[in-house]
Amino acid sequence: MILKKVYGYIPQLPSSDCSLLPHNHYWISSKRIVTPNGTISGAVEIKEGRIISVVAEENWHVNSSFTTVVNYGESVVMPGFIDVHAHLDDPGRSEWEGFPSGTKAAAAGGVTTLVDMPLNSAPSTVSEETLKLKVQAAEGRVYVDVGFWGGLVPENAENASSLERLLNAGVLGLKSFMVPSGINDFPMTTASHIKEALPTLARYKRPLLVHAEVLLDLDGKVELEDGVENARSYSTYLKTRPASMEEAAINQLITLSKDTRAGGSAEGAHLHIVHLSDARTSLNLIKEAKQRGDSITVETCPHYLAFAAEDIPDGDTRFKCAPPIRDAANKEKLWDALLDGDIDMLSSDHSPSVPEMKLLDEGDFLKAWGGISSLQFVLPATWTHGRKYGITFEQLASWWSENPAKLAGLTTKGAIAVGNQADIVVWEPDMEFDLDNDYPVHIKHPSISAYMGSRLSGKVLATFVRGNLVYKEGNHASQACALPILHR
Ligand SMILES: NC(=O)N[C@H]1NC(=O)NC1=O
Ligand SMILES: [Zn+2]
Ligand SMILES: [Zn+2]
Repeated sequence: MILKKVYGYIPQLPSSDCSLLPHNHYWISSKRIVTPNGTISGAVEIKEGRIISVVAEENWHVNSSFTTVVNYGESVVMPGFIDVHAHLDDPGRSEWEGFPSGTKAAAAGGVTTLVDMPLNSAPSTVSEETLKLKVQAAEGRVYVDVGFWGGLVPENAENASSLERLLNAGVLGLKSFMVPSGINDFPMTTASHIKEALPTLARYKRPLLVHAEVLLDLDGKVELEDGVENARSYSTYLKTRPASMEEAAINQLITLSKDTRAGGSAEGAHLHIVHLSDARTSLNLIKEAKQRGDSITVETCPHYLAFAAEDIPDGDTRFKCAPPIRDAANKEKLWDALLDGDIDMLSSDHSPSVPEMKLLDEGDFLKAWGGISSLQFVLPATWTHGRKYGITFEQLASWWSENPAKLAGLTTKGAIAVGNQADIVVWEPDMEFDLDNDYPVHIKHPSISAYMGSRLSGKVLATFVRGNLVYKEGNHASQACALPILHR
């Protein structure tokens, strides 16, 4: 994994509008604080947005009559989740999501930082100029910190100076698609575009995230004679995007990732495969590349760990995404790989649209928008499904905070540790809730989320961003005081 320095803006001091706890200096105490050295009973001291001490109970001596202490009892205090893969669609398609609604949903779900994808907004973030539009749209409108990936598209892949301007302007890294993205101003890249861009990324020490599917000749393999009725079946959609599409893309990528090894022509660059669904051959290819010393990581998403293709009802296009959700045996293998450390991290791939584009009435899996809406639910979804496999709080913190922070180069985030920004989630693992119409959902279009209607455990009680209590039991701070993060 690569490490480098990222500088955000100077933290603002909390005001009563920015924080539901208007104190500059306070302690959070709990019997379960998840730190890089294990889970402790003790307290975290926060001053001006930073963590300034982490103390075990037996060593903690404060005179509480002079000190603000927020005691969370046995609730879990963890580093805030860092979601390196979210589409907030702002500017230009804020009717799909938007910075205010998306970051409120993040805060309500314990996500304290997210890195916004360069596509689904309009225009796509593929140049210095379009990044400026993103930052302008985010300023004063985000409730959690937001960094930005830039898009690698053929136009800038073939033009090193335009790519350098985009990197100099502060994107945390780049993202590209090896299949059509579904967005007109975000064309796909081939392996040769990626090869061309890697030496530039190496010089800037920033990662390339890749949507790893390629088009294959599937003629004769997909039978759609039944027409409309058939398109309502998830298995029809699954046949159009078989695991071999992921496998073929990853085969191409691991040829390129050789260059990232020590002494290689792209040493310092890093390849990151987003939203892996195929837990069979694709996963082995990635594992072997890692063993050979390539700088390569991989993420999967809660929907691949929570759902199985066999269970998706006919016509329920809330579950349509790419790559698709595969069979239950594949899901078990994804869990094995996550638990074994072969999958490095998790992300939401929150990719909403307006409800009309989900075609919920027709239920046509081939025509509906592909994308799962999940941003607010990633913590309880991971926990609810993971606790059956005995996952620990430390594992959750490594998949959702520590490893994502490393990928995005966020050196002062991702752990409850002295010197870090005070980005913290407090949650209750045994508290269950129904995602029904009475539940306060903050994503713009709750009706299109695949999680609505389910019962989950793991309720977020409070979320702190840079020491500001931005969310507490259903309420948000009145002002959006979190910050755009730029690589400086
Ligand atoms: N454009 C876009 O968000 N595509 C995303 N949706 C999805 O399901 N997979 C993707 O890559
Ligand atoms: Zn994708
Ligand atoms: Zn995506």
